[in-house]
Amino acid sequence: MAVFTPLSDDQVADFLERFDAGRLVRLEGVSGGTENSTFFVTTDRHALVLTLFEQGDQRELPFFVELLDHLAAHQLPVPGPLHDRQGIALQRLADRPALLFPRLPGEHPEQPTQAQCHAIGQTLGQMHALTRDFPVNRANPRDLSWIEQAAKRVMPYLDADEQQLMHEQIADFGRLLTPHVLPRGALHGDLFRDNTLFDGERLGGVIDFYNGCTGDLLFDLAIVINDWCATAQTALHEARYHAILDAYAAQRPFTAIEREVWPVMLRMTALRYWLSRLLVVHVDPPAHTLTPRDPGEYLRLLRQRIEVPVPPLPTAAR
Ligand SMILES: Nc1ncnc2c1ncn2[C@@H]1O[C@H](COP(=O)(O)OP(=O)(O)O)[C@@H](O)[C@H]1O
Ligand SMILES: N[C@@H](CCOP(=O)(O)O)C(=O)O
Repeated sequence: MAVFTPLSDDQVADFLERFDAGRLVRLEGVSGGTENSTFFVTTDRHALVLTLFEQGDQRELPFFVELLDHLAAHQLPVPGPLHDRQGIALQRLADRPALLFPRLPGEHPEQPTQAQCHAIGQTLGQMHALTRDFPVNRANPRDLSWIEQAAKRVMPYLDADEQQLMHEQIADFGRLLTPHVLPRGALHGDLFRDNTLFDGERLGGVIDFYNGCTGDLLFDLAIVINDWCATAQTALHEARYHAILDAYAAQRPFTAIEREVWPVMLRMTALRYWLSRLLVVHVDPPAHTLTPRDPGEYLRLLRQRIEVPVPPLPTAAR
């Protein structure tokens, strides 16, 4: 379940009065999601999603609102938040920050098709091309300094081989990535398949921007490749890999430095999820009962990335 704060029909009907969005017809708690309380809200005019923010720094919410407003204004498939009759998006409900969104169509893809991979590569490329000069900033909460700090917290739970692997990799990231300045902009920060909705082959939308931040564009792309292009045995699914990268490169061509550091970035983002999942399992278990995601999946993926070279980033659209 992902309703940590239940809401009554009356509460939501009153809340809707703030907007020009119609009258409440149906309220349902959404079972997906892990961090916030999510509800499907049907009115006599719209299908909407209501999110109550249960964790995180509330001062960061305006960044997400402005980023979503910016992307929606440029017709990217994202849920631009509804603004109330005074023009304000960020609300309070049940003593929590709240946002109301359009409900986008579709399902999360489990085995993405070539067309779905093309669509996500194209959309991420468009988003990155659009946000190179996005004026609002939020530091990447999962950057190398976070990795270094988080690694210290999980070391006691690792065996000797895993400890050595983590130390060596982090030293490599510092040595191979830190000297370079990569193209930066606004990132989604967690663009897994389950943060997208597809209506058949059509991308209904990208959701859950709450890891959104300012950082290296390549970091965002590497997260996508690691999640979207792994077979059940964590080998690289090459057809999906090329579909995503070709579509992305057509929107934002890669620099020479990005091409050079690409294998390192794939390893760094694999280690980032190995770490964040280890933290959830061993250090900071969440208050709720949802099953944590398996850190071992990203340990296996990291080992795969170390052992098997990936094809280079495309130089030009094929
Ligand atoms: N705008 C939206 N349109 C359609 N479904 C949505 C939308 N936003 C969220 N959802 C649904 O709610 C679920 C939980 O939302 P999400 O933002 O991922 O929650 P959490 O932040 O708790 O992980 C998603 O997996 C999706 O099924
Ligand atoms: N998609 C992630 C969960 C979100 O990452 P976090 O760093 O915010 O915990 C996963 O699959 O682990």
